Amino acid sequence: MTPPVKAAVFGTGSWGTAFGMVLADAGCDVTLWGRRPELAEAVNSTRTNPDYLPGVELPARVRATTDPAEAAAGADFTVLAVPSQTLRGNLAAWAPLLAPDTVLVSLMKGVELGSAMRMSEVIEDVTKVPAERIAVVTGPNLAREIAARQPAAAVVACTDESVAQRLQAACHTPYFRPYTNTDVVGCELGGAVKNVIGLAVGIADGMGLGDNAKGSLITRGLAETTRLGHAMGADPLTFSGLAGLGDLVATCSSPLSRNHTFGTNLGKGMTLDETIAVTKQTAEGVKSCESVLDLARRHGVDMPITETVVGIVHEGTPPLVALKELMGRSAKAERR
Ligand SMILES: NC(=O)C1=CN([C@@H]2O[C@H](COP(=O)(O)OP(=O)(O)OC[C@H]3O[C@@H](n4cnc5c(N)ncnc54)[C@H](O)[C@@H]3O)[C@@H](O)[C@H]2O)C=CC1
Ligand SMILES: O=C(CO)COP(=O)(O)O
Repeated sequence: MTPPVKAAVFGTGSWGTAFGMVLADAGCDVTLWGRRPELAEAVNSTRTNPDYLPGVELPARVRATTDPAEAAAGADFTVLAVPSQTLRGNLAAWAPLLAPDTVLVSLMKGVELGSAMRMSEVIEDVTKVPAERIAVVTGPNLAREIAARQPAAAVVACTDESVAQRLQAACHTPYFRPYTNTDVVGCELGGAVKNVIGLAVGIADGMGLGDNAKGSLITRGLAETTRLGHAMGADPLTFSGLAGLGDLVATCSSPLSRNHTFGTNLGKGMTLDETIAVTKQTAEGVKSCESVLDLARRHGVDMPITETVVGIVHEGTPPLVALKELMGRSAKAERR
């Protein structure tokens, strides 16, 4: 009998824990790594993660540790689920502990500030593991819904399709349906930019704008994401798939989305500091809007919605002023 696939999940927040459940339900033995001993202890003794997924019973195959070496040992898949801006520092400490042929899997939807690197690029840069052993899981996967075992589809992307297929098998359950894709650039960009568009839609909702505004922001947001992706060598069709449109629709419609909620609070008139104070979890778009705009400028791509979000979040532009500027841009043909 072949032994169960072993997975380490670094990050015991909402998505790390929920994806750990998916892996366990698919038959993997899962070790979660977390910083805080009391949380690891709670996972092991109560089979719950009271801080991030209260009330959800974790499968018996999920356990937790604060020892990164223990988590990493012998892992077929090493899953990374910490906030994007903390990845480089954390991974530098974990890199020497990684199992020799492990596949590194990013669950993160951000772009690094300063370097403008996607998370798979940061992983390659820090660990020197080749791109063919680095995969990404993305798509419309709100952690709370997955933890309730509500149905969702997802994308597992890797430049080596056979690696994507192995990961697909390791996380396929009756409620979680992963599709493979080899367009890692497109899949990662879709996940990171949808957070920025989610902020924009949240701001619009908070301002009391209607569903026409929402539909317009989602569609034009997807257009600017696709423009950036095309300039960076992604397949434009990726953006009409789960990593693009799928995730955008889920994020922009759901009160469970932290980015959407963050934007809504800003749109209602809360200051950035007030909004940060009431946000308990990672809203990647808040920082990544700046690195996405950085990427856009490096590639000479116009991203007006992203620019508007940066203006509101980081430059103190009042939402009403930003709206007027966005609507007042010069007239264009839709596809240019
Ligand atoms: N929650 C969701 O529905 C989904 C989240 N994601 C992505 O997954 C990534 C992780 O997000 P969540 O788990 O939702 O965030 P979270 O805020 O629920 O949890 C973050 C985890 O990282 C830990 N952490 C925070 N700062 C750290 C540091 N400096 N070093 C080490 N650990 C640190 C926290 O203690 C916590 O365990 C993000 O990139 C997010 O965009 C992707 C899909 C769905
Ligand atoms: O990525 C997500 C859903 O796919 C989660 O979105 P938030 O990070 O905005 O909560």
